[in-house]
Amino acid sequence: MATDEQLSAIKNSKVLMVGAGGIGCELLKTLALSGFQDIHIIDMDTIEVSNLNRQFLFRQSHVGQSKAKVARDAVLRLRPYINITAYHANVKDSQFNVDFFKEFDVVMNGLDNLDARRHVNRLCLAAGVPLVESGTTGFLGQVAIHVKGKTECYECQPKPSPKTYPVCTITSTPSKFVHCIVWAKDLLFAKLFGDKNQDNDLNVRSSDVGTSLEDSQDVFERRKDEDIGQYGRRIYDHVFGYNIEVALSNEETWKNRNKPRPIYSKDVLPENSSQWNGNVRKDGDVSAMASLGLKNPQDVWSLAENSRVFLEALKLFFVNRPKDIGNLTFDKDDQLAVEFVTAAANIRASSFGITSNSLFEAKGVAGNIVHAVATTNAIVAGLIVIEAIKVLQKDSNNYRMTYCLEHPARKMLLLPAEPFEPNKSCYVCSETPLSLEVNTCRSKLRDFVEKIVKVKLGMNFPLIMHGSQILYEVGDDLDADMVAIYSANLEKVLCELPSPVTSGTMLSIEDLQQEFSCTINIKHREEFDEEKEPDGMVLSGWTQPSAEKNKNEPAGNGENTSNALPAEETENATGKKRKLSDVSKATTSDGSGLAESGNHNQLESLDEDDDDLIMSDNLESLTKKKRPL
Ligand SMILES: Nc1ncnc2c1ncn2[C@@H]1O[C@H](COP(=O)(O)OP(=O)(O)OP(=O)(O)O)[C@@H](O)[C@H]1O
Ligand SMILES: [Zn+2]
Repeated sequence: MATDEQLSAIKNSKVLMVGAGGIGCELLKTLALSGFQDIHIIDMDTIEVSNLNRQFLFRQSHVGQSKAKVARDAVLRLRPYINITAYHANVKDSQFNVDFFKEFDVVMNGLDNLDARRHVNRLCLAAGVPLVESGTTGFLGQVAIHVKGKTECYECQPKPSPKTYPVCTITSTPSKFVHCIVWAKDLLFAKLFGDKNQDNDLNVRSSDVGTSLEDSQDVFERRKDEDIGQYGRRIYDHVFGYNIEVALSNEETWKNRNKPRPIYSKDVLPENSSQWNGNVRKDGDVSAMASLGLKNPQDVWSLAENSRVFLEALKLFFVNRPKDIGNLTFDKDDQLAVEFVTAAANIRASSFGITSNSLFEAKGVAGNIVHAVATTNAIVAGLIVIEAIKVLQKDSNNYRMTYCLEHPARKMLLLPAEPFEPNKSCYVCSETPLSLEVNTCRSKLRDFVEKIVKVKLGMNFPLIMHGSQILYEVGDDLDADMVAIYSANLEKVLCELPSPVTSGTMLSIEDLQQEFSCTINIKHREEFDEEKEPDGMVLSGWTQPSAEKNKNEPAGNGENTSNALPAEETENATGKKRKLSDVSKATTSDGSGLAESGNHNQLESLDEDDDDLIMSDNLESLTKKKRPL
């Protein structure tokens, strides 16, 4: 039971929740039932059929409608007299600036991606509003509290990168089903149906050995007047037959490995066997399974069935979805894409002697699906509200971050821990400079903006300054002359900018929307290892392991979970030190561990938007109380 004091704090508060998905639906209901009366929700998404099993505010009839608005309407039916304001929008939109955030007493995240979480973290820091952050993965969950100056911010601990695989494992020497899935979705699917201008490692290796470059460039294009059936078989024979033969010709590779078997369509399917009746599933999706009469997604298909699905799915894309071709990226909710990727991965698996899987299993691997557990979401939503109430009462001594465990630890399924103090070397909430090694005579400002400022630093509206000179700026209110100057600067190498950036230059970078700034110390370096340092520049300081540490990492085979964190120590709010590496060893973003810091170009196996839940195996250090906040 809430005390009168709590009730009055709750009643008079104005709160913002970001995300109206699995956690968000639970959270909105719990907030309303706990007495909150002024709730704002931001969610950019619309409702999908796959949300209905756990996002209980939504019904079949709501599919396609705004999550934020439908959630609001559903909860208003429970509590008609409260105020709920819904925004069907991206939290990164400029309307949600620092002034907007300042209106709230507390912000609560129920998001599913790092990018949006980092953005909200920065806005909360800039606005001085406490943030309650959350995440779940299956039975695991976590709620953390971030209060400027009092606790660590969301970015005080580097987050695990998605699991990556060396390119050569994916393109040449797969040994697990997941390698075949990554090949099928990130290379073959992307090559056939994605943006033609994107880099793609498919065929890089086969064109190295023997094929003329021209052949390898043209092979994936459908030729003029080429019958779709012939085209499908040509692609099939090229990737599962010819490419494997080319790979086999490099005998070194197979000295200590089982050789793959080339597979040609004529050996698996009699000529002219492909059928197409253009069947559409009940939900309206075009489907190769429906077309071929394959009903159960849990069946493991034979090689012939996989081959039929492969050819049929490819055909259906060209016949029924021609406009999508050239624009697609793999989406686990796209039935035809999942069918194509399952079939392609299974055929490749057969070739390499790897066990095939059902569409259901393959979809799980391809979409990094850790089946959501509604109960975990409900528990986490409850914990968010408990922390939010402490924030409203300024009860900082009792702030807790809480881990929801799969197995009891010391007979507890919920493990509360005192929040850690801000990390003094966090470039987001402290003013620690970063440093960047870069070839200042070769790298362009554009490379720096795209690879470092946007991707590594997560900025949306950057302003880059060298001393008092602005080198680059993004904004809606820039005049045409400035836009032209900045566009020209983007194409210049760093040392030829109007204010040259050379070794020893200190750049200051600011995001005007996030009201966040940091400084970067530039160090010129002549050469970079293309495989290990594909960006051609290395940012260090907080976000990456030092080069020294990297040297000692085991050579990557894609499987190790060596963690990519600096061996720094951080102190929690109780004064207890914990090693980042300890805390992060048990990190689960999807249950698959951390990125390999390895020695190869790497392909991501996970989508950008994976949950990044941090769990700790160092329970002692997290829970021991030494010094109160
Ligand atoms: N930048 C953003 N702005 C606003 N809402 C966001 C943003 N990023 C993510 N979200 C929302 O956060 C919610 C996260 O919910 P959840 O993790 O349950 O994912 P989901 O998309 O509903 O389900 P699933 O990914 O399992 O299909 C989603 O509704 C998503 O739209
Ligand atoms: Zn921080």
